[in-house]
Amino acid sequence: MSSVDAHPTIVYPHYVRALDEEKAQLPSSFPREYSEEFQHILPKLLQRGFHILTKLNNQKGNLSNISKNFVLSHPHIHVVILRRALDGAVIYLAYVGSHVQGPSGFMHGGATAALLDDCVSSAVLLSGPFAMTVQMNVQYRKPVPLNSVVIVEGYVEQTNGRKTVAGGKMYHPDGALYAEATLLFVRPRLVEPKM
Ligand SMILES: CCCCCCCC/C=C\CCCCCCCC(=O)SCCNC(=O)CCNC(=O)[C@H](O)C(C)(C)COP(=O)(O)OP(=O)(O)OC[C@H]1O[C@@H](n2cnc3c(N)ncnc32)[C@H](O)[C@@H]1OP(=O)(O)O
Repeated sequence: MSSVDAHPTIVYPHYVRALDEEKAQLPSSFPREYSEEFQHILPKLLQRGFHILTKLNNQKGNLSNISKNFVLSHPHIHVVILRRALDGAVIYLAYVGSHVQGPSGFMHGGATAALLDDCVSSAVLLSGPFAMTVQMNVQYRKPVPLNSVVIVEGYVEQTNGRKTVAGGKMYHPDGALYAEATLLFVRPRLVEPKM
């Protein structure tokens, strides 16, 4: 039984199936130099208790809904998703390419927010019932260089009825903080996910 199966309330059965079907691999589309960087970072994340869920680029079959995800299907953002069963924290180990630009040479703040939202949403969705972001506050601490690897971490802070407060951080692999966010999720009265 996978850690996700332990949460029967999850309303994304195709994600759960996907977790069983997909094996931990780096997407073949990763630029070679970043694949090497990822291979260097991954063992440290595994040591912290995270395990790789899946590659999400080039999905097929019942992953097709996930493949429409704006962040995870972006041609210039490559993501490997990891999760820690102990507390449900999720990491997106991501390579940010050249076409995600805001200020010259740096990542667009909206893209930073989208990556944070997506990662934190994954932590929320994989740990409980369907919920949607209704509020997000992002603190931008340092500009994120294009063509670089970032680590995004998402975690649930507390759930109270239909509301969940969650947080996220984006940082350089050396630990320098790029951005952090606090989010509020609400489980809709009627749950009809079509993702
Ligand atoms: C292959 C392996 C797989 C690996 C695993 C990967 C898994 C994951 C993969 C990929 C995941 C990535 C997924 C990406 C997702 C990204 C996240 C988004 O972008 S979400 C889109 C943007 N958000 C919206 O569009 C919401 C729009 N809002 C709404 O539709 C409604 O507000 C809704 C349905 C959420 C709630 O409406 P109501 O009618 O059900 O609920 P009411 O009664 O209004 O509110 C309930 C409580 O929440 C508070 N509330 C509602 N909105 C609030 C707000 N904005 N601020 C503060 N409080 C709010 C209310 O005051 C109320 O509180 P009181 O119960 O009275 O205490």
